[in-house]
Amino acid sequence: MGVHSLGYIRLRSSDMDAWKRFGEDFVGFMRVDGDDPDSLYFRMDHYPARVVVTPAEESSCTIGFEVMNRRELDELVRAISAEGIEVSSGSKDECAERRVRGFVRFADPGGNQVELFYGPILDHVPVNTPLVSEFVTGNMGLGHVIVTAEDVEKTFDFYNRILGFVERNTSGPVYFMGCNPRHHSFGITPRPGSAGRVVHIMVEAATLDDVGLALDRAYAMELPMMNTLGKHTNDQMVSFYLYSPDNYAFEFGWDGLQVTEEVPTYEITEGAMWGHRFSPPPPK
Ligand SMILES: Cc1ccc(O)c(O)c1CC[C@@H]1C(=O)CC[C@]2(C)C(=O)CC[C@@H]12
Ligand SMILES: [Fe+2]
Repeated sequence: MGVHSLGYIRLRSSDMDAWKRFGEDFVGFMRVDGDDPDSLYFRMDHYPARVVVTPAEESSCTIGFEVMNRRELDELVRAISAEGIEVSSGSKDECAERRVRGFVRFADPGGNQVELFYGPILDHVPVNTPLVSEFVTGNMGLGHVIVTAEDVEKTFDFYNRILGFVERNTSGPVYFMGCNPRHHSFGITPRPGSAGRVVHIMVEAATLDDVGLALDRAYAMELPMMNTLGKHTNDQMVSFYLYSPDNYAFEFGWDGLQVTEEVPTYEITEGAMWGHRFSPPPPK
């Protein structure tokens, strides 16, 4: 029992035009229609939209984890509720808008908004992503997210003991956690004194050329670079990071390690074997 994968992310942003350009013209998502005419719905594969962006004054993110089925969702709801966390079910209309059979929502111990869903209503129209040969998703979900928490240990314990995430590695206070062969689908980094927020989203493409072409698009579109091309020490991914339209990190990668046999957790002392040189955000 436990979370199967990172199924979707629901972003709220005050800059919809920037996200339309970023999602379609840089990342290469397939934009599709959705129930809310004001939101952006981005497909990556045979799943319904895995990234949905909705207009809002404040930027925020809700993380949607997929679970296997209704029974496992019910078991997780019991376990989460027993931790004293309030869990509520999505309405029929909300399920329809997400194109899932059912979901629940709660705030994790770090204050991050989380949804657990089951039964995605698949879209059999072949996904069309002409800028990217293929996104690596499948049974590994859309990619990974790193969130903040004031009490990282308490939040880690919740994801590990209750939601079933495996500790794959640490980097100082940062935990990198997995729930399927993707090395990490989730990470927690400390941020004292603030409610949880997403600091980093990663999507993975199928070829090195996809990364190179995305890099070319980033330069051609004059998108702000956060970390130059580099290779991670933990999941061996070759990737670069941009500042998203809401200024958190958006990582575009290739060749992430797939964990086929669990190994003991370990501490990394460098984030990159090479590259990933940081640049501060451009002046507003
Ligand atoms: C060190 C590392 C290994 C694998 C990854 O996929 C990966 O994104 C990273 C960098 C993670 C890094 C972090 O741990 C704290 C929050 C950071 C600095 C960001 O906001 C971007 C990269 C994030
Ligand atoms: Fe990452």
